[in-house]
Amino acid sequence: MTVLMLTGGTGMVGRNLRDLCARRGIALLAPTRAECDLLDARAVGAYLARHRPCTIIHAAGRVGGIQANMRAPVAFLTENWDMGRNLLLAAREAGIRRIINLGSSCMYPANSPHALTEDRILSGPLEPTNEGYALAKIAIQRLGAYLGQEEPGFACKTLIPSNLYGPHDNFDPARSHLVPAIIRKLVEARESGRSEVEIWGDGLARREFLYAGDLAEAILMAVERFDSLPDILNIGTGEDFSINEHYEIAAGIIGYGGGFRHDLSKPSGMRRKLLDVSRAARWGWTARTSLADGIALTYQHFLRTDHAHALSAR
Ligand SMILES: NC(=O)C1=CN([C@@H]2O[C@H](COP(=O)(O)OP(=O)(O)OC[C@H]3O[C@@H](n4cnc5c(N)ncnc54)[C@H](OP(=O)(O)O)[C@@H]3O)[C@@H](O)[C@H]2O)C=CC1
Ligand SMILES: C[C@H]1O[C@H](OP(=O)(O)OP(=O)(O)OC[C@H]2O[C@@H](n3cnc4c(=O)[nH]c(N)nc43)[C@H](O)[C@@H]2O)[C@@H](O)[C@@H](O)C1=O
Repeated sequence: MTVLMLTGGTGMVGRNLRDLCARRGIALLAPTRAECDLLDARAVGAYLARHRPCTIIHAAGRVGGIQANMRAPVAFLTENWDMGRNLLLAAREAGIRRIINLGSSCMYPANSPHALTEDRILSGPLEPTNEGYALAKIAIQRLGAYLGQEEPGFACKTLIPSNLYGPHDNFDPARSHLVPAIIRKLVEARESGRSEVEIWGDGLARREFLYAGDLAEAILMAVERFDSLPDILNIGTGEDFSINEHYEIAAGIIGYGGGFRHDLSKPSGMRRKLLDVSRAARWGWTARTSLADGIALTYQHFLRTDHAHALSAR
C-alpha cells in the first residue's frame, strides 16, 4: 500500500493539504509534533522505520513573518536545519526514496528587480531580515541533492513557494505574515471605529502571495507526477503587488473605509521577490486563485476563528 506521509500537518500548508486529501479521499499519515518531534533524530528514525512511507511531504518548520524572523534568527536557522537534516538522513536509513521538500522564496538573493528563476539560488546575498531561515532552507535543498547523488533512486525534490496565505493561516500578531496581519488589523479597526491603520515600512515593497489551497494542489500533483517533477520548482502566481495594494484590496473586501499611516520604524524586508513560474507552467501547474478571491476566502475563514470572536466580543 502506498503510504503518503506529511510533516507539519497542523500548520497552514499542512491543514490545507489535509483538507484537499480529505475531499479527494486520499489517505495521509500526518504525525503531530508529539508523535514525531522532528528535532529529535532518534524519534524521527523510529517513526520512519515503523511506518515506512512511500513518499514524504516535508511541510514542517519554524515559520513566521518578518518580525518573528528578525527576533529569532538562531531558532529559525537551527530548528529548520535540524528538522530537515533529521528527516532526510532518517529517510535514507529507512530506505525511503521520495521526498517533496518545501523551500521558500526567501532562498533567493535579495531585491532582484526581475522574476527569479530556479538557477538563481546562491547567486547573491540574502535578505538580512530572514537570512537564518533562508540559509536553513538552502542547506536542506542541497542536502537532498547530495543524498540523491550518493543513494541510487533517492530523490528529494524542492518546491519553492512564494509567500503564502489562506484558511488556517496564523493570525497571531507576533508571528503572522502580511495578509493575515492585514485582515486582523482591518477587522479590528472596522469593529472599533478607528479611522487609521498602520502599515509597516513604506508600503512600496512588493510581494507575491499564493493561496495555500493552490499550493496544496501543486503538492498533490508533485506526488502523482513525481518522476517528471523538476528537482527545484517555483510555485507562485507570477504576479506581485505592493504592500500598499495588499492593504487597499483587503480594505475593499472587508469594508474598511478609513485611512493608513506608514510606520517607517518597522522593517520592509526584501523590496521584491517575484518568482518566475514558467518552469511550473511547462510542467503542467499554474495558480488558480486571484489575490482578491483568496483574501475574500481567507477573511471568511478568519471570521470563524477565536481571533475574530475576541474582536467582536470587545
Ligand atoms: N507561510 C508562508 O508564507 C510560507 C511558508 N513556507 C514553508 O511552508 C511550510 C509550511 O509553512 P506553514 O504551514 O505556513 O507553517 P506553520 O507555522 O503554519 O506550520 C508549521 C508546522 O510545522 C510543525 N512543526 C514545527 N516544529 C516541529 C517539530 N519540532 N516537530 C514536528 N513538527 C513541527 C508545526 O507543528 P505545531 O503545530 O506542533 O507547532 C506545524 O504543523 C514551511 O516549510 C515553510 O517554510 C514557504 C513559503 C511561504
Ligand atoms: C514567506 C517568506 O517571506 C517572509 O518574509 P516577508 O515576505 O518579508 O514576510 P511578511 O509576510 O511578514 O511580509 C512583510 C512585508 O509586509 C510589510 N508589512 C506591512 N504591514 C505589515 C504587518 O502588519 N505585518 C507584517 N508581517 N508585515 C507587514 C513589511 O514591511 C514587509 O515589507 C519570511 O518571514 C518567511 O516566512 C518566508 O518564508
